[in-house]
Amino acid sequence: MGSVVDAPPVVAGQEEVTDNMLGDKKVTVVFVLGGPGSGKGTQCANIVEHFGFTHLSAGDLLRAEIKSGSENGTMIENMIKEGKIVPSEVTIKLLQEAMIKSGNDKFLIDGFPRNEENRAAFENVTKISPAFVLFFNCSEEEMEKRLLGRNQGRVDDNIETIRKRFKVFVESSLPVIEYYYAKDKVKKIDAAKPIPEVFEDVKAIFAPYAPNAA
Ligand SMILES: Nc1ncnc2c1ncn2[C@@H]1O[C@H](COP(=O)(O)OP(=O)(O)OP(=O)(O)O)[C@@H](O)[C@H]1O
Ligand SMILES: Nc1ccn([C@@H]2O[C@H](COP(=O)(O)O)[C@@H](O)[C@H]2O)c(=O)n1
Repeated sequence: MGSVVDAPPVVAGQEEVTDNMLGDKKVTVVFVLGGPGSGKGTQCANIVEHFGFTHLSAGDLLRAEIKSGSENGTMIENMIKEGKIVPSEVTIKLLQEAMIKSGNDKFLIDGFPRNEENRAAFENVTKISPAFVLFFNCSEEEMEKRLLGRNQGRVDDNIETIRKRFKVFVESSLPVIEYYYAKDKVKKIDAAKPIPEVFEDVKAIFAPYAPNAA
């Protein structure tokens, strides 16, 4: 099997839906991965609206942890400024708490797992494996343009940190996507297209989760 980056995007397909337990509840987890600025958050908002998933962005949870004045705040802030990956136990605890608090049974986990440590620790701690991985594939040139135009005041949306984040994505996150690709769990999306066109492809993948789907 070749590299996931060279493989054609999936437009629609049959998902293997894996049922996993969160407490006494069976849950469905989709990992949403892709380079910084590939459009993960944008498309997750659309999926939430149409398919009733709860969107949990690991980056958003970490940024909220900084704001809350937690004892890990300074460490997290420094890691984000450098584009580095925060230790898994911190991020997994935040994800688990948010999953339980939501009361939902369908989750989009966005920007996680970012490296092999994230992946193995999540599966070991939660015993949850993803139904599939939604992979937003986009060129660095396009992602850089989007991040520099995002204007949300993020400390990591500057050219120096963006380059570091791209390096971390290629060196640490792509191998995680390759891991799931080898298990036939990756749904690859051409994320370079305009937002509505990307969502058409996303919708086809989520069709089995539509409110009226059999
Ligand atoms: N398909 C698209 N075409 C053009 N612009 C897009 C597209 N998708 C998202 N954008 C814009 O690009 C920027 C980054 O998008 P978004 O925040 O969804 O990316 P992300 O993958 O979640 O990024 P990060 O990993 O850094 O959080 C936003 O300003 C968004 O409006
Ligand atoms: N699993 C993760 C996810 C994110 N981070 C840190 O947050 C930064 C921003 O993440 P976004 O998904 O919002 O782009 C990222 O660069 C990391 O520093 C993390 O450590 N672990």
